[in-house]
Amino acid sequence: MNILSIGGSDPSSGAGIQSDIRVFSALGVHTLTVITAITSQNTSKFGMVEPVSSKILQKQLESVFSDFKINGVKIGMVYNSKIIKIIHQQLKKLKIPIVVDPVIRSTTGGSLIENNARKDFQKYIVPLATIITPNKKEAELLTKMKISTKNTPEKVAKEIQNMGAKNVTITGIEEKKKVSDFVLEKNSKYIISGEKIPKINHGSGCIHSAAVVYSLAKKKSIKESLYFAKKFTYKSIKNAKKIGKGIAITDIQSKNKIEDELSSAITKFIKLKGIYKNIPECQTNFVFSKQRPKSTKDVLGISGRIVKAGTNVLVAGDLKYGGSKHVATALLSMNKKYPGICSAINLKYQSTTLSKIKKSKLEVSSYDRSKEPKHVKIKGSTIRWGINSAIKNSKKIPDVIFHKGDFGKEPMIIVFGKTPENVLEKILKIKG
Ligand SMILES: Cc1ncc(COP(=O)(O)OP(=O)(O)O)c(N)n1
Ligand SMILES: Cc1ncsc1CCOP(=O)(O)O
Repeated sequence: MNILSIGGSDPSSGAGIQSDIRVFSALGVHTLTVITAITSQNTSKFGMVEPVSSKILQKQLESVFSDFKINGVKIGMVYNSKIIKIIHQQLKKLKIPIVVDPVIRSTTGGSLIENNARKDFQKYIVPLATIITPNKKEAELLTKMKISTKNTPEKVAKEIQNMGAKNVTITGIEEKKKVSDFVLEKNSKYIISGEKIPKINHGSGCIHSAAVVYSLAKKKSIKESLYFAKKFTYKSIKNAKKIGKGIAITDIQSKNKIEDELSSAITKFIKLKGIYKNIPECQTNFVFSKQRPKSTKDVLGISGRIVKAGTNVLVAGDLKYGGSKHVATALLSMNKKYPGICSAINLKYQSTTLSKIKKSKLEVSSYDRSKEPKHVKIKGSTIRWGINSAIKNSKKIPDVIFHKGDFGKEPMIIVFGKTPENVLEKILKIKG
């Protein structure tokens, strides 16, 4: 799927074209870009704007339209009347979703559209919108109406709809603890409410409109797309990072972040020198869970195992949610008590590894399988019981839990960590 983003360049990558590339890439979509203006801005201040010439704007549009099947378009910063008219001309006959994000001022105070271009924006850009996504301030500037008990969000949204936008959402209407988006579709109106995050950030408007166009391009309804975008934006604000000296930049979690991190750690693990010595008879699994996992289905592991072949170590199987039973069950018990712990691996129990663990500064605990109560064995919840006993035996969060086996049961070491990388760091201290 290809989505076209038309907008300004933001060197901080918090907003504009660069932010859209981050969003669409995280969602697994190819981004096409047409740059309307280059801005100098960062997380503290907005500098200058240099709009592109009509010629290069035209050429960029021709380049993308002549080559690609485009599934959706997002229009952000358009800056001046010349740019507005060219975009209108090129897009007016399109039959794909177009999301207009009417950016007027940046959070840091910069002007994203010339004052004398606002009329043309209304005339040429607003009617292109399948949906337009102003925040409260942008809606007020666009309509010259202040939202109040008299000028309700519905009245203001209707005014924008009368300018030609098919659907309108006015985002960020603050109440006490909530922040609501008012939505006016062709034949319906509703409110999408969410929790307020007391955090000023750079780029949330851009992320919201990008998430809307992604979802519409996937043929979801307006309502579904707005709910998806609200959740996606909320997460990105919650994860916002103070990367520069000023306000935080919204952070997008890749759809495949869990897969990427676990797969990269497994690749590093099997290349560790002499690691074959740490693979037990029952072989190894390496797992990484979603936040707050409820069952092994929320835990990514190898459907198969990491196996020893002579002195080589190979991955036999694919990564799958629910792919691990034993290690995932151990992780679930650990995560229930310590929700930050989301990754684990099982290693061979041997005295050399145990003495390395004891010498390292890692926190280690154990359980005795022979002390397992009969009713636990019957219920088949040995691992849960064992991990919980080891947790109880330890004052701190255990990095490592081991047991010395039982009749017919291989002894085992399990290393826990926040992430697969964190588990790897611990393995480096004890391997061999
Ligand atoms: C180049 C560019 N485009 C858009 C914006 C506005 O982005 P927004 O998400 O509304 O975020 P803030 O600027 O308010 O943080 C921009 N700043 N630059
Ligand atoms: C730790 C352990 N105990 C029995 S088999 C095994 C290895 C991994 O099992 P799974 O693939 O179910 O996590």
